[in-house]
Amino acid sequence: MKTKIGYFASLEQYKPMDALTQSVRAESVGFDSIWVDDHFHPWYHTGAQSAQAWAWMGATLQATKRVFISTCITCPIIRYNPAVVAQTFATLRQMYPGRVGVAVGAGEAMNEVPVTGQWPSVPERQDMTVEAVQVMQKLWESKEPVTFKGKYYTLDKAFLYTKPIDKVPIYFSGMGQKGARLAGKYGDHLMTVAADPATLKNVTIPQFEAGAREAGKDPSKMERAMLIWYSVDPDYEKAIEGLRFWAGCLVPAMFKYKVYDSKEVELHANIVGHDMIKNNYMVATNAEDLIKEIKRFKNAGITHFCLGNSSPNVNAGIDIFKDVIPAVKE
Ligand SMILES: C[C@H](OP(=O)(O)OC[C@@H](O)[C@@H](O)[C@@H](O)CN1c2cc(O)ccc2Cc2c1[nH]c(=O)[nH]c2=O)C(=O)N[C@@H](CCC(=O)N[C@@H](CCC(=O)O)C(=O)O)C(=O)O
Ligand SMILES: CCCCCC(=O)CC
Repeated sequence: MKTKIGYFASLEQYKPMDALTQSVRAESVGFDSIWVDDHFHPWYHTGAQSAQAWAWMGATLQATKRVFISTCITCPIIRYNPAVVAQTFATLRQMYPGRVGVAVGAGEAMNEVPVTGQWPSVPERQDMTVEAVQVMQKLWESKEPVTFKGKYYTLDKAFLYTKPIDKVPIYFSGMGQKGARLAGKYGDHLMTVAADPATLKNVTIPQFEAGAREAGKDPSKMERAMLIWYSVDPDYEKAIEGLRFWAGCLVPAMFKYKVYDSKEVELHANIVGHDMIKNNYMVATNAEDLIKEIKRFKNAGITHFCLGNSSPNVNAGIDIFKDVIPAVKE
């Protein structure tokens, strides 16, 4: 499978019009795809944004000509009703056939709790995600109104009048072992986040492949996409500090406990040390560093990269990929 290089245009970190401008630039540099976070509250407070991902996707699909665009990721189970998620992505895929995808996952407290007060356990949210995907697929595919009574969702003669022209690919997020297995079983492709390459190679991807085989699918035809942030600057220490915005994602407590106040996340993010940042994200002073890092994950089995640009000079962080993309696609 050919390696694809995607640009993660963060609506938590950048104003929506700036993220759109970055995406147009990324397309011209040669990126294959654009990915966008789907958040209500952001992973940092100071200077943060949090625009609505689907509204942004419509504008960015129109402003670009070629790139595939997907969320990374949408949680279709609590603040969103999965039927409305299906309607949204059917609309976009009819308008831009071949160019629209959706990634799904079991959610984060910061996006669900502030607007619903609800935060079920991980296993329940995973179960809800599986059912939500079934609801979405039924609505996309059915030529008749759909009546469905699931454990979590109900459809009563629901019919999508605006259908996608071609199939909307679902990237299913699996960060843990069970999540990865569900991704193989119920998704079209894997979405995950950066982890130790050995864990990706020996745990996450094998679980994903096992899930795919359980469902009778050929895993070699399914992408393994991964979100990772990078920062490039000639000054190495400055490049590390560029990633401070995303340091909260490195604090396990943010996932274990119901943390949904961005100011609280920022307090934790600000005490994460440089070692932890450089061990988990891609810190580079030049194109060669980035090429080496991407190859490390490519060797672990990742086929589609969603690269979040947190470089001090954002445009330089895009333009450097003129040199990186040809080298990592070899
Ligand atoms: C928590 C893990 O669950 P998993 O289903 O594998 O992954 C969850 C993620 O997919 C979501 O949180 C996802 O919504 C996060 N996310 C995101 C994910 C991604 O791959 C790329 C980009 C994004 C960006 C993004 C996200 N979410 C959004 O809403 N918006 C976004 O833009 C996990 O670890 N699962 C384990 C099981 C863990 C478990 O059950 N733990 C128990 C406790 C166990 C113990 O303490 O002993 C529990 O918490 O109850 C697994 O094996 O699946
Ligand atoms: C470990 C990182 C999980 C993804 C966090 C996120 O929501 C990024 C947009």
